[in-house]
Amino acid sequence: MALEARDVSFSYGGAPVLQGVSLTVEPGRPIALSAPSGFGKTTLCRILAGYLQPHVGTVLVDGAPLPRRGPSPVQLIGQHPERALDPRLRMRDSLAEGVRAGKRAAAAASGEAAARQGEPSGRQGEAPGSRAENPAAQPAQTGPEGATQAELQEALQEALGIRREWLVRFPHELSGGEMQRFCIARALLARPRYLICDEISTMLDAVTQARIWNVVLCQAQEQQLGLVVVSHSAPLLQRLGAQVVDLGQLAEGR
Ligand SMILES: Nc1ncnc2c1ncn2[C@@H]1O[C@H](COP(=O)(O)OP(=O)(O)OP(=O)(O)O)[C@@H](O)[C@H]1O
Repeated sequence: MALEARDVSFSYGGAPVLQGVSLTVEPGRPIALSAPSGFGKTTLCRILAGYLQPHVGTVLVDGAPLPRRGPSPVQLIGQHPERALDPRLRMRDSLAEGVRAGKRAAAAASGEAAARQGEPSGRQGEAPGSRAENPAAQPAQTGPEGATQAELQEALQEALGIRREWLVRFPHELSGGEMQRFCIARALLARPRYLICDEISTMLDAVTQARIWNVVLCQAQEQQLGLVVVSHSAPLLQRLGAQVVDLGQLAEGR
């Protein structure tokens, strides 16, 4: 089980930003990407999450390419929540995207497990409403630690301090820190296997930073997520027990 970048190179059109970068992320072994500004940390995060395609090299999730469709097992939380949220959606609808993705991810996981055991997959022939007709085929409703999507959403809202009145607002009616809490909740509701946190707390005050990192770390541990963190906070990286990977040294030719 690993998220791997193999010999990845990338350029935005000019000089290469990444050259020959290889990296392996394993569940339970957090990695912190370190490099000076402009060395390609965000670019690598976006490649690992499938938002950008490497010009050379591959990204593999548990041995297979990232799925082109459906919920991604790699969720990226970035430093600009306003770019990650659809301005036309109320916040409750943005969260619902995560809830739906998580249900589909759990359904796919249960299908894989059933296939490994030689059982018919609960996903076969699945159509809207089919789960209601066949409650036995409902593993999609729960995650690895057994919480339903509704329970997880409630727990995340509580832990992240998401107020009920925010749910009916649009992104532009929230502060950056408030929006970021929704991005974190949405990513975790999608039941990823790997979580990439790219400077997610830079715009937050110290109390809120501590709060959201408690949530992220607790979920990462409970769900045995592989974690990649970009942060300039030495205390945070120490708390994570993260292996610090120097992107400057990983990249050839720097
Ligand atoms: N969309 C883009 N088009 C062209 N160049 C880009 C684009 N995005 C980033 N770059 C350039 O790619 C390089 C790497 O950017 P990236 O954001 O990955 O660096 P970073 O290490 O995350 O920086 P920082 O620590 O400042 O966030 C920079 O030189 C940047 O100017």
